Amino acid sequence: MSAERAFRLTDSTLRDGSHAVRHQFTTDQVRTVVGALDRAGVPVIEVTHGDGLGGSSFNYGFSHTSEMELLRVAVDTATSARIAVLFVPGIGVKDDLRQAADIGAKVARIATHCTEADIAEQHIALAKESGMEAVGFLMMSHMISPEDLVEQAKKMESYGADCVYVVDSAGAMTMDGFKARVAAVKSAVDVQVGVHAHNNLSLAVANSLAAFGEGADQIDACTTGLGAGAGNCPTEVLVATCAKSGIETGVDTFAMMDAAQDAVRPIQPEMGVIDRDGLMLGYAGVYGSFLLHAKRASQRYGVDTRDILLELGRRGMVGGQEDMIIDVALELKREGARVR
Ligand SMILES: C[C@H](O)CC(=O)C(=O)O
Ligand SMILES: [Mn+2]
Repeated sequence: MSAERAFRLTDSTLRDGSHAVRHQFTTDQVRTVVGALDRAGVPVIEVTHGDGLGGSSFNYGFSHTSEMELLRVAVDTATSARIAVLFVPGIGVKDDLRQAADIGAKVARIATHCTEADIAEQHIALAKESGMEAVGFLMMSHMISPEDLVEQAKKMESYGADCVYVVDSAGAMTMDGFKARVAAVKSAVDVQVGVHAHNNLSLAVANSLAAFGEGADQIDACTTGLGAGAGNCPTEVLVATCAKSGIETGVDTFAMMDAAQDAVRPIQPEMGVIDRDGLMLGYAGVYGSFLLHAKRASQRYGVDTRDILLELGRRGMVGGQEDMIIDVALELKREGARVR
């Protein structure tokens, strides 16, 4: 790991963390969290419904407050941080991106399943036309080989992405798998490479640092780890670990600890523990945001959450297939048998 290199940190508490609070963030909470992160020197702060612009819906969960209103508060509060949005083609529409740019979002992260980069072409182009930095975000990257991921990353690069992300949505990758994907993408593209890690196997910080060692230029984290599943790479832990390792983040370690303790812990519904269901996400390779849906189906149909998650992993379910969680729970209930 080089002491001279630095990476750009994106804090996604107010987007990935939206899953953990069932999309109930308020304007006051956004003001408090953005203020604390901005004071700490976090360069990019993402604010959107957990499933991206337009995510507030029956399928993904309704937001407490419109994300455009939250975005406005974030832009008004930040003094130096740039505000980012997440956009999943099909969940959001082009007007959402335009509106976000008008409000003042500076970074658009266009997310697709790792085999579907081609659906991002027009949205990456629109983000650039609207004056935003465009980031390609390849979700569930554990599901394909490094070679196949490279093909998808190159597509995003060819559409104009300024950075391409390897995203461990299921927190399912061990260090070797994560490093192999980052190294392969890094050597194949001329744009920046970013990483987004979930902590279901307790490897998010280690994986992020390993990715940095392979050349990652941008790293995502969430304060206190607040995020889908068992949470994300915790920002304050990543920042402190980098400070000890001589890696430049530009973030003040003490101020970041304060942001975690004083701004985010008070709104955290549960501690980010890796309980049996969170662990099962990483073990079975299941999309982090499926956790709360699976828990609900478990309560409703009397089937162990782990059995539902294991079966979802076996079937290779991906984001957008949330409705299948109920089908799987019902099937398991009908079978009356465990699938382990
Ligand atoms: C829409 C997802 O929640 C994006 C994400 O954070 C991931 O895939 O992980
Ligand atoms: Mn995530």
